[in-house]
Amino acid sequence: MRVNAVGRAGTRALCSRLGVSQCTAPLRVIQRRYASAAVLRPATITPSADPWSWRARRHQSGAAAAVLEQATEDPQTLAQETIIQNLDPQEAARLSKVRNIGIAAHIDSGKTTATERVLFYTGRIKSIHEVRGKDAIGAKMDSMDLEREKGITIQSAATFCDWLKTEDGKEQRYHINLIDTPGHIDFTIEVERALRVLDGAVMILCAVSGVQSQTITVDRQMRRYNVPRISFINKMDRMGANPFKAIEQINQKLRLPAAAMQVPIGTEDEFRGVVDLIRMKAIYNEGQKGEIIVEKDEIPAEVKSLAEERRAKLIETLADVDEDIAEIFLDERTPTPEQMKAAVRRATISRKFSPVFMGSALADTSVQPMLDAVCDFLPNPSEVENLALDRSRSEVPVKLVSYQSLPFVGLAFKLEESNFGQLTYIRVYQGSLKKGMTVFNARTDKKVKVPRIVRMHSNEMEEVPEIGAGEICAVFGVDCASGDTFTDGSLGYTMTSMFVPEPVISLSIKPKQSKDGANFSKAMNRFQREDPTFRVHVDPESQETIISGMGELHLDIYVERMRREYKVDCETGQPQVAYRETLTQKVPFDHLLKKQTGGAGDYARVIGYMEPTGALAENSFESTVTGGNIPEKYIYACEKGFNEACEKGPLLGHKVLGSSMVMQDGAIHSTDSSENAFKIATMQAVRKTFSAKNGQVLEPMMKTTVVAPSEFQGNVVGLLNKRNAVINDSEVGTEDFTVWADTPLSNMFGISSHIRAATQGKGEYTMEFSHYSPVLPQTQRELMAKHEKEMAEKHKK
Ligand SMILES: Nc1nc2c(ncn2[C@@H]2O[C@H](COP(=O)(O)OP(=O)(O)OP(=O)(O)O)[C@@H](O)[C@H]2O)c(=O)[nH]1
Repeated sequence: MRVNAVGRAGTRALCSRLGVSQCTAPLRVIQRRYASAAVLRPATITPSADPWSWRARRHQSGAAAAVLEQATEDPQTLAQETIIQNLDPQEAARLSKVRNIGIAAHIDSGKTTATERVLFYTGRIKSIHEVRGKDAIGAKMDSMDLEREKGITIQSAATFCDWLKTEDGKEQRYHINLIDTPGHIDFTIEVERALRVLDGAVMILCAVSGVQSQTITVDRQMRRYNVPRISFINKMDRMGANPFKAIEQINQKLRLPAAAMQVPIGTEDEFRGVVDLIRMKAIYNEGQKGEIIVEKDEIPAEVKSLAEERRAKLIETLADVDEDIAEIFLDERTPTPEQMKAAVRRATISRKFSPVFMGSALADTSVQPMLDAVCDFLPNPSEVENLALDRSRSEVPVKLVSYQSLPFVGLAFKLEESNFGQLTYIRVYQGSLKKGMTVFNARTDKKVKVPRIVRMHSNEMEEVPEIGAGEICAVFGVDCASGDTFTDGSLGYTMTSMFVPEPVISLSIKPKQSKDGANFSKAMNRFQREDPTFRVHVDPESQETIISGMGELHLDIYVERMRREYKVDCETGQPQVAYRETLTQKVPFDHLLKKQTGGAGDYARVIGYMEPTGALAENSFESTVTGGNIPEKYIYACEKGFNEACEKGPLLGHKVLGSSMVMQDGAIHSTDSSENAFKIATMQAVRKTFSAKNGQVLEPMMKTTVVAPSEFQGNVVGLLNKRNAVINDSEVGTEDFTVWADTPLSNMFGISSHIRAATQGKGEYTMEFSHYSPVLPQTQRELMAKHEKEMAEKHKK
């Protein structure tokens, strides 16, 4: 029996077969209780597809599961486990009140606006300033001028605050480290690195738009780093707000069990509070900025039945994901508020469920209950499993424990250049970091003294002498790269870094005035160090500086920052697509390099074959040469030649993907053979093998989503068709329509202004790398002819 195919009717049938008296229980609950494994397997939740699947898989899943299993059996981990179980009560109490959280969502859902309220209600800022507000000051977390002008977040910003929460009549102080992340896909690395080090997240959704394209990306990122989340449906004051549709979409589109923890009191501009479904109390905001929370036992008559219905739905959803509630449910009892709260916490931390809260950040309504939920339902640092690899014991995985007296282990997850030098953001996983302490970089094995430790509050900082286990801080004067692990030197631990997507777009750039050369290089170095998705290289043939990144906006922002922050005006070339090259079939080669120019000559013969690896992944080189026909040192030279040739492919000079070379035989000359000769011979063999017949140019396909008012549907679809888009799906809502398409990146340059023009500025689009796809034969011929012409011109010069 397929669980997913069976609905309520199936539940009823199953109940009668099992002899369960009343069929109110969800199917999975009954199955879990009565199942014989073969027939009644609970439904599994499949994560959404990942566009960088091969990379992500290597980074995660199977490997992670194996690592976890190994770690569980490791003696050192077992010792650490004992520490967790016998955690010093004081230390346990400290940790139980720490939350490291991120706010992530689709563009413009209100992350920064909500964070501004969080900072205000926790007393971190004295007044509220809006994103694109009339006072022209801008929100605290958007500290960069460009962010304030454009009204978008470009860099994630960290802050911290203390939230006083009333528990059993007593005030409890929670310390929250919070990172506000950008919504635009071009700055996705900021979300990636924040989620790598955070223990929990608030996923914000717009009450009108629900799950949007970037929500799906953020969902994938949260799954990649196993981050538990609560959901917050913002913009409840907007016309057409429908939180229950958004909840349905979390369940359906993200395949994440979710249920409302609140129902709204009043709709759209009448929205004035929420009913807490666990305690069945009405919560209102009063005061000029909603700073006073008023709780009432009386639930307004017009929402009473909705509240009861949604409470029942919450219990039913919890019964699906939590054993204790399932038992209570089957016994036809009603769980107590305490039992419900405990179940929501368990299910959220184990990532089986996301509790959904709602409010309006802009209208200062119902943000505080979301803060309470962060403390109630997201894990503290000791409840999150973090692993390191012990290099001193063949990379055995060990669990890290957020325990102050253990040796220090931290991960540098973000670098930023400041007026006082390089600022490195560190998540302390174990032990503590003290000012003046010497730490070891696991990658470089160098030790470095930590002269200053600060806690960041957007662009301001507060100096501290020490930072405890499980917290986030920034340090000055520590030279390192993003993703480096630091220890106190007594442990050989290293941690896995975050996932860095490959850039898809590049353009040539140079300063307009040659006197700006020094500042130009300085800026390039800085941006590259700070942002692993921004790459810079000099083309060896044209000597042009080429910058690559995640999209047009990404590169535009850096060109603009160069002008503002370094006073360098730049000239840029046309954006270029980062094509890839691959082989279509197995091709044998037998190539001889023989040059006699007087004196020592060059001689190398290489024999073997090249073939596609089957996946558009990394290239591979293998040697099966026997009998010393090519000596070992020349084989290394061949491998080097192969790798170099793959860096600059034979067809267009773009990287080669998914190709393997097997060297089977060869020949040497007693005096004329050299490492260089074998390297060059191999490079020539690659070039020969990649003839137009055997080589295939690949182009990046972009997953594109356009949302616009329904009256512009024809315009948008026409525009996409003109750009050779493959339309995968579309949905017409009450006011807006959404279209999902795969589009070749080469046809999408300048699309933002065209979409604006086609929708009177009301349409919005997102574009994200999806996969590589072969270009049409005619396009390949044109691209190769253009490349040949450019090469010929360069050589003439
Ligand atoms: N009506 C309404 N508008 C809101 C609400 N919250 C935010 N906004 C508006 O939505 C726009 C985007 O808000 P931001 O806070 O910048 O959104 P964001 O998610 O941080 O944006 P990015 O980081 O650039 O993706 C601004 O114009 C806000 O004033 C809300 O609760 N109701």
